[in-house]
Amino acid sequence: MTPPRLELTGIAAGYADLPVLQDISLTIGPGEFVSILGPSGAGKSTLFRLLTGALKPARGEILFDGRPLDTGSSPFAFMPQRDALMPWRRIIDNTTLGLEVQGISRHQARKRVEPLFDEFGLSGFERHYPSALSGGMRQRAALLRTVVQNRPMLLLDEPFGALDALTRAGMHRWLENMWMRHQWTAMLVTHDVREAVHLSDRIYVLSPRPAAIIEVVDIPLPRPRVRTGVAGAEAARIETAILDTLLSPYEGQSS
Ligand SMILES: Nc1ncnc2c1ncn2[C@@H]1O[C@H](COP(=O)(O)OP(=O)(O)OP(=O)(O)O)[C@@H](O)[C@H]1O
Repeated sequence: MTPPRLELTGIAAGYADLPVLQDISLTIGPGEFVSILGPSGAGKSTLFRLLTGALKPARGEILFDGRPLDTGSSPFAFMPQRDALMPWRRIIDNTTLGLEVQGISRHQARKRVEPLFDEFGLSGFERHYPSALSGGMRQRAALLRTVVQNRPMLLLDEPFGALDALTRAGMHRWLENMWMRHQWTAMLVTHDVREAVHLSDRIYVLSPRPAAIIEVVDIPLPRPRVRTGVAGAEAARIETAILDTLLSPYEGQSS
């Protein structure tokens, strides 16, 4: 049997005397889009720090393709919360950055990214600087820089958190489309319930810190996901149920 791409079992982690994650267990299969949904400060970014090797777990096991995760030769391409585009580099040279870090020459790296500009809605902007791009375009450039590294799995840390609601909704449709076409294995952390329901095959819902998984929600809705008809009504029902779960620890507290 093929093992999951990523499997976390009984993970606990924190900083000094601050416990952040407790008993986190989850799996992500090849080609799955899985979200970790939790309140601000629950420890979503901390989870990514464990995967990228920036932090060691106090307890538990992380397996990748059935073997202990080797953070030295990371299987992950990571997209951070902010696009982290370098303002002094043209868009094309921002998108080659991950490849250049891997030791590929800028010339070769450009050859690899150039054919992808059209698909990422960035055609004609290759030689512009990041300041000339809209928020959505900047995020697409950051995602291009991430996926072109051709690593086995994508880690997306609230990639659309800074965008306005309309741009964000457009990015959800675009990203789902791209994921369906490329069949990436992806893990998203977010506190946006609608985003998680739109994009995910499965959602792990975190409690407030010290975070544990309080619910696992499979999203069996057809793709591409829509906001209309029976499927749209079912998406709205799932969103409301998840929101109730997320808010339950705060019930009885005055706002
Ligand atoms: N390097 C660090 N040293 C000490 N404490 C930290 C460090 N990084 C994060 N924390 C604390 O750990 C907790 C979890 O932080 P983390 O960034 O993982 O949460 P998050 O769920 O990603 O939050 P947000 O949704 O606001 O980005 C917070 O209380 C934070 O202050």
